[in-house]
Amino acid sequence: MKKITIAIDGFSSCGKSTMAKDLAREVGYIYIDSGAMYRAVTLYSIENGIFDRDVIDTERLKKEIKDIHISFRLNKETGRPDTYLNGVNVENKIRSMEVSSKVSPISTLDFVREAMVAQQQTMGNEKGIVMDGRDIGTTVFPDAELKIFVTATPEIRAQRRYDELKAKGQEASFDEILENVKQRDYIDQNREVSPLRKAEDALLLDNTDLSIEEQKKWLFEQFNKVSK
Ligand SMILES: Nc1ncnc2c1ncn2[C@@H]1O[C@H](COP(=O)(O)OP(=O)(O)O)[C@@H](O)[C@H]1O
Ligand SMILES: Nc1ccn([C@@H]2O[C@H](COP(=O)(O)OP(=O)(O)O)[C@@H](O)[C@H]2O)c(=O)n1
Repeated sequence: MKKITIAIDGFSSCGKSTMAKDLAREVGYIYIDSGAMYRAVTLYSIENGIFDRDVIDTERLKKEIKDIHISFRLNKETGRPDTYLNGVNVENKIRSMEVSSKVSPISTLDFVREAMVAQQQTMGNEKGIVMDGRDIGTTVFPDAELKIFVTATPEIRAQRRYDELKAKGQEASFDEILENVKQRDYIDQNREVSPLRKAEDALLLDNTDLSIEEQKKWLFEQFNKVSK
């Protein structure tokens, strides 16, 4: 079977990484969570005083972006990749509400996107990769053989994220999560560089009424059609 490139884009918290990880594991592909990379840049900015409340010191971040090294290593316990920022495991920290509230403004910056896209393209240069994000089918891998664009209602997405945080024992407010989901969708769709949009040749999946199992089955069917 030939190796292909799979791009999964869409709105926040709709299940992109869940289905991307499952597919990658079953077919033996690399999985890359591109959102985790933007989250890691955001965490670096918070921890290194690049934010003054909500204002970003873009000149400093521009100088320091070359010192921000992001990598993924398999966590043997979960069987999934954890995100590392300059050698430190930040998988839990990057999922906090503080990072969620600051990541979309960081992701509008052209020099941040350039640096991330270059790394993502290097990761995918041998194909056999599933990457999820916002601009994978449009900018990172415009020639991907399989492109999926996922959506679901904001309320369902907020509920899924709320349940996830609660299950991890983290404090969470449904209203705050819903507001964050809507705000990020707005910023992601309206930024100048690589805004979130469906690539013309992407398949649309609205998973509002689909279970994890059902969407997994659907994705496998699409994979099998294309990778033959
Ligand atoms: N179809 C689904 N039905 C219910 N919950 C789902 C579904 N798909 C994903 N989830 C759950 O929703 C949460 C967000 O999914 P995730 O894959 O992290 O979304 P994304 O990568 O799009 O932000 C996770 O807790 C996941 O287990
Ligand atoms: N390819 C990507 C991936 C994420 N992002 C940004 O990073 C944020 C976090 O992405 P994510 O995939 O972790 O978001 P969730 O939907 O998982 O909450 C998004 O809201 C975007 O602002 C991006 O701009 N481009």
